Amino acid sequence: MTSGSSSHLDVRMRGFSARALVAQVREWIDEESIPLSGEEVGIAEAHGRVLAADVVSTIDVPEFHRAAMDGYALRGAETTGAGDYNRLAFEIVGESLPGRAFAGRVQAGQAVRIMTGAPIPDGADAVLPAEYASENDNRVEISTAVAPQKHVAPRGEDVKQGTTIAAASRRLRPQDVGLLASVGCATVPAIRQPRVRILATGNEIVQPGDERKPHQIFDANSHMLGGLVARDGGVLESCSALADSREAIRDAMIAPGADVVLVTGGSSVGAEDHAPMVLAAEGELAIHGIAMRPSSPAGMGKIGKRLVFLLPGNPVSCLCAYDFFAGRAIRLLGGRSAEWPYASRSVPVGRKIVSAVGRMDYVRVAIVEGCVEPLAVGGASILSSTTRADGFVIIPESSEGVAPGGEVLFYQYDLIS
Ligand SMILES: Nc1nc2c(c(=O)[nH]1)N[C@H]1C(S)=C(S)[C@@H](COP(=O)(O)OP(=O)(O)OC[C@H]3O[C@@H](n4cnc5c(N)ncnc54)[C@H](O)[C@@H]3O)O[C@H]1N2
Ligand code: MOO
Repeated sequence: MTSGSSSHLDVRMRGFSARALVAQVREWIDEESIPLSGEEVGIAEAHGRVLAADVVSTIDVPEFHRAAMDGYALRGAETTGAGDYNRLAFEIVGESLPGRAFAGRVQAGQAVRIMTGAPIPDGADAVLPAEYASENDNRVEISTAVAPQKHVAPRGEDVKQGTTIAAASRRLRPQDVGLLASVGCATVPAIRQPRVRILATGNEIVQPGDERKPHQIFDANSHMLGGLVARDGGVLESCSALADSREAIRDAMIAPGADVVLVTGGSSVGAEDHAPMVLAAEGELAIHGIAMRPSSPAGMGKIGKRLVFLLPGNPVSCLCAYDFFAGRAIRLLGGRSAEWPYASRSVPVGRKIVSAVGRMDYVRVAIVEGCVEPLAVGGASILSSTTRADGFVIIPESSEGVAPGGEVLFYQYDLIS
């Protein structure tokens, strides 16, 4: 690991003397990626957000005893002995509907027609379901007994005032949002989503739809990164393509407004690879060069509180470096789990996976007849290897690879959704 801005850090046209281990890099990220501050967000925008504080209910839900069945509210004790051969009659004195309560009080021998969700009138303590009643001329005859409290949902049955209904750090599911709404939250305290700036560098890069000069290529990386950032809960602050110019990269790296800057291209040791030196000069280049394949020239550091990730230009390398490092930071800043959002499972290896000791390998694989088959280990410029693959496996630094029959942890690219 490196820090500062002195010239011994300039790896251009020299190469990396030492590469950091993936675990060390992740330690740095975990230390630097403190969840952002909280903000109030409207309940309509709350789904998927991470709570910045506990939410305590200020009300009971329901706030009144309510009917759990359509039928007749009455006094349960008065129904004792009712049956098919002993029908008991009650006088109907009114109606209680959801949102429109019966104003009076149910006296002995009386009943109130009531619908599910309507308030139980004063004086009544049970609901006789409509199936056991027949109504005629403001009288109802019942053919079963109901004990007091039967089919009555008591006040506070769902939520009691003063209980914590969702704790800080919880990522809100749709049903959480429903529960928060049910206690009247118009806004919820959520951790701010990291604002992410994408800078695609390279004189050769043009946008799809734009005209190309000879030997120019379309920008794949920033469009791929846009999707990854959204997946991890970041908000795209801006996305620009920049020439291989030290000044342009510097200006875009330091302009205010972003929590995270992702630079693609120019991360390595070529003469035009300015981003690492700019980062070292403007802040701290904490890591440059990682013992992994692909993504070995990846780097990262910070300018003030802003985290800057240098993602190699080769698209597979860019994807891998994002997933290993930048995505982790974005998830942590937004209060999410550091872990990958990919489903994983243990799968036997069908065809040998070869790896080198001392370096972590990110292997794109297909699942063939229930076994993992490697599609590509190298070939970081072959983005189509990641679209043909079902997912990837990681071969750790300590391993020379995995023989057929060995088990590996398979990470599936497709998210379950
Ligand atoms: N002498 C050395 N040369 C290289 C090393 C090394 O250690 N010593 N590392 C190699 C590895 S590994 C990689 S990965 C690349 C990374 O280089 P850069 O991050 O500097 O990326 P560029 O040179 O700018 O681009 C590499 C490749 O990717 C294409 N590219 C760039 N941006 C995009 C984009 N937005 N969309 C699609 N494709 C993109 C670019 O045209 C190049 O073909 O360095 C090796 N060299
Ligand atoms: O890191 Mo590079 O991506 O191996 O080609």
